[in-house]
Amino acid sequence: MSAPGPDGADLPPALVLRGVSKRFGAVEAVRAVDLEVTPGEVLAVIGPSGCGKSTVLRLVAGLESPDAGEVLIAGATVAVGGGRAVPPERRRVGMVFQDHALFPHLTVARNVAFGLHGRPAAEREARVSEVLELARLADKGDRYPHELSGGEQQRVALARALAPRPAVVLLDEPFSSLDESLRAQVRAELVGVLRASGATALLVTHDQTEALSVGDRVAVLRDGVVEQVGTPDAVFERPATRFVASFMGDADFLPAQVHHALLTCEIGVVSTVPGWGAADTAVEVVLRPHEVALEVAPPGTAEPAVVVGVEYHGAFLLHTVRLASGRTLRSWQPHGVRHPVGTAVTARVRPGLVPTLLVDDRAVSGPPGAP
Ligand SMILES: Nc1ncnc2c1ncn2[C@@H]1O[C@H](COP(=O)(O)OP(=O)(O)OP(=O)(O)O)[C@@H](O)[C@H]1O
Repeated sequence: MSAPGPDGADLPPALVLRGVSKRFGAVEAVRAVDLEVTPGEVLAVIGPSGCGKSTVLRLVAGLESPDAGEVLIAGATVAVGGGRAVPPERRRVGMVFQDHALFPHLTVARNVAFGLHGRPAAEREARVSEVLELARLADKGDRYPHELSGGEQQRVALARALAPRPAVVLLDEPFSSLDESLRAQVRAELVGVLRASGATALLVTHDQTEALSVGDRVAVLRDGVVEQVGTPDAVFERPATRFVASFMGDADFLPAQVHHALLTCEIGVVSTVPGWGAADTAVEVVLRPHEVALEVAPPGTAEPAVVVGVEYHGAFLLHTVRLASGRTLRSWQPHGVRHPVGTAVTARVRPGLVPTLLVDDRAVSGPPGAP
């Protein structure tokens, strides 16, 4: 896939990984990974600890070499499995780490100028001013890193990475060292700078909210394998696998039945499923807490669900209910709606849901075996 360039010419993808694998002894850290990032795009790479996120980033940076496959940056091959590799400093990548990795004895301006050595002094100075302006640090050029807040230090690190106009900026858990109360604000500021620069970025994170809110697309990794790549809506609303469904947000799974194009489960009719024809199939339906409605059960309701837990989250309350089968489901209720533990309720799927259906842990859009 190419993107239209400024003059109408097609630009090559900023980054391509094709069939990339990397093994450390007995551990296959990355297995046959295919990824493509278009110019100006931010791709968030997410997965549980040890799934290979940092290895993907290090393979792009040139800090590791692939055993198989190839890596291309802005159309140029920079690494081929078992073969030649372009060294990191010649790859046109910029890096931002969680600990900033700024030089403590250099001013902000000299930190930013660091990646520009070899360029004429006037050009270097002009570029440093430009990126400091972009990072809203124009008045901080003479300060030392320890004289800045954590968020400002992170923006210096980004400014330094952007200064040489890299083809791709690699961000490795850039917010994980910040405490929770600061993180959202620092993230918004940093992403603002990144967007304003028009840079292409690969963001490694283990935080689902971060991946969904920052990425133009999200790549979900598990055990070194890409389980799904898609827009934030796609990975959240149309997960390709049970793993993606449960990793990218809260999800409960109920056995369900398709019969005459109608999907039913223990809490009743979920939806129609056009395209299933007369198929009669056992599936599992993925239900997220915002998709489940609760009402106090009318007296005499046979086998009502029972509230077994209520968590206060400020704007919303997360209710957990136990169904007659013993399975549990979660439901977000708005602020002010609290069904105390022990309340008999009826659970329903909110109308309009286009459910994700799983067969053997993979999403299906029609009866198994259909073309
Ligand atoms: N240099 C290395 N030597 C041996 N094993 C390694 C090396 N680097 C990574 N691994 C292993 O490869 C796998 C993937 O590691 P990686 O650091 O890429 O995961 P990650 O998803 O970034 O994890 P985390 O979120 O915990 O940082 C892990 O099992 C890890 O132990």
